[in-house]
Amino acid sequence: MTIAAISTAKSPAGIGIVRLSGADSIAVAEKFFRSKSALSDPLNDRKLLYGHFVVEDEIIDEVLAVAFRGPYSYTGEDMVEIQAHGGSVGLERILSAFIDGGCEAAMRGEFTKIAFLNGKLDLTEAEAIVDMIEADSVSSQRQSARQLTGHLYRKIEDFRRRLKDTLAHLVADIDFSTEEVEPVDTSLLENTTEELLGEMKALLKTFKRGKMIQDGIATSIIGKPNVGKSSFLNAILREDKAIVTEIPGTTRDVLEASYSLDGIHLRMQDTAGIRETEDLVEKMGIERALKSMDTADLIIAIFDASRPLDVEDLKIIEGIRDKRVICLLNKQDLGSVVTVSDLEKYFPGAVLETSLIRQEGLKAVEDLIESWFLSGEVAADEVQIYSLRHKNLLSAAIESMEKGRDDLMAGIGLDLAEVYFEDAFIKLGEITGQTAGEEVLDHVFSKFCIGK
Ligand SMILES: Nc1nc2c(c(=O)[nH]1)N(C=O)[C@@H](CNc1ccc(C(=O)N[C@@H](CCC(=O)O)C(=O)O)cc1)CN2
Ligand SMILES: Nc1nc2c(ncn2[C@@H]2O[C@H](COP(=O)(O)OP(=O)(O)OP(=O)(O)O)[C@@H](O)[C@H]2O)c(=O)[nH]1
Ligand SMILES: [Mg+2]
Repeated sequence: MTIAAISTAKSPAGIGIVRLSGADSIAVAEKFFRSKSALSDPLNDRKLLYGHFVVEDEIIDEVLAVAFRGPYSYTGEDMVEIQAHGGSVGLERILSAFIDGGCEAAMRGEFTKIAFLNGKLDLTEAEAIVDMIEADSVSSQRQSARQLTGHLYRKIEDFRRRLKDTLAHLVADIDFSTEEVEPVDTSLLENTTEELLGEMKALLKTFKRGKMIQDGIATSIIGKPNVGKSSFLNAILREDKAIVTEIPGTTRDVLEASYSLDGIHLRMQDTAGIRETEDLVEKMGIERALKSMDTADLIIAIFDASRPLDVEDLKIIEGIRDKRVICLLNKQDLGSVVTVSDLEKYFPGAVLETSLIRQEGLKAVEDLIESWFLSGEVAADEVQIYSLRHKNLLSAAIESMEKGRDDLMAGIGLDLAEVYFEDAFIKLGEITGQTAGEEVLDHVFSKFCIGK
């Protein structure tokens, strides 16, 4: 079967690409591509040829075409690309010609699925392609580019190789122990298992940060009414986004805005001021504020430094003590009665003074966020995970390893330990796709777009 799809966006664009993959790719493309030198000439393999795409004597477009003979192609099969002008109508006409010429319309992710099945890439690399396409910040694009080039794959493969070694020793010991009465010394196995477990746990730990880079940092701006929350949002966005008035209770609904700080994506939520109120609408707004606060990765808690902290401020502080919080003592221009040290006891190193009406103190806020979330840009050789699928499988592998290790240490059931280690091995293989069943593949590739 030969498949065909438009691989570029269906909107006005300089160039658009239609791709074919499968044994008939070159023959089908030849029916429509007219050029000085034939696409089917093996000497033209992977060479960009100039010509015209012609259907029933009508020139559809002036195009470039290239043939990749398998296995040296993206999918590993024979492939052809027609590089035409962008815009949907022309590309659709080229695609219909291929369908009429005997090709099947490709399904979501089908090119990449074929590439995976032909061993061109593993599952983590394939998944990284979708993430790369969807990346909305430099750091998330960088993270997927690293996974796309095999960083995670190599790490998991290393784990699998070591686990396989452990298994081999274990099996040897099991055989041995049936002949001997003496118990087998498993201390060496215990050591290597412990070491591997440590590395697996370290990788698991990178998930939180990796996911934050991938999805952005959910940032919730909270505080009593009128302290300057909306002023903060506007100041940091450098845009008059939220309504600011001197009336307490101005913001009712949650207002969302995105902000990119040196390549990291902050998803900011300005919320209603928190206080006791009888006003129904305001009450609902406050409920939303509390929810935003609960789900946030980062909280910007704002206080009016020109007035003493009151019970409501303290209630807010109580509610966020175990979270990642940056406190702003705002309205410094009015003179301050609350000091940094008053709040430092709750949030050490995280209290800053601002005068948002004068745009003062913003830089320090940005610097602190950067130092928390960007500190030591991931080292070039450090691998991190960001996908929930990988995290769940890695956790499951670790759990099995721990059970196996416990059995080893207890000196009981070497064969039980073997079963657990085998299970961990399979879980790791599901990450890279070596031991992934059809449902896993369907799930992964259904997230792709057509033509990828
Ligand atoms: N025009 C175009 N641009 C594109 C793609 C494409 O398919 N077409 N890609 C599609 O996603 C990405 C590039 N990825 C690719 C990955 C592998 C091969 C390939 O031909 N691999 C062969 C030969 C490798 C080599 O020459 O060393 C192979 O793996 O055997 C091509 C593109 C991004 N840009
Ligand atoms: N003097 C002074 N006034 C400020 C400062 N920051 C904000 N304000 C003023 O305080 C008032 C309330 O500001 P907002 O940004 O609307 O406060 P808020 O926290 O969003 O208030 P609600 O939406 O009602 O909860 C406005 O009149 C602002 O101009 C500041 O640093 N100094
Ligand atoms: Mg507001």
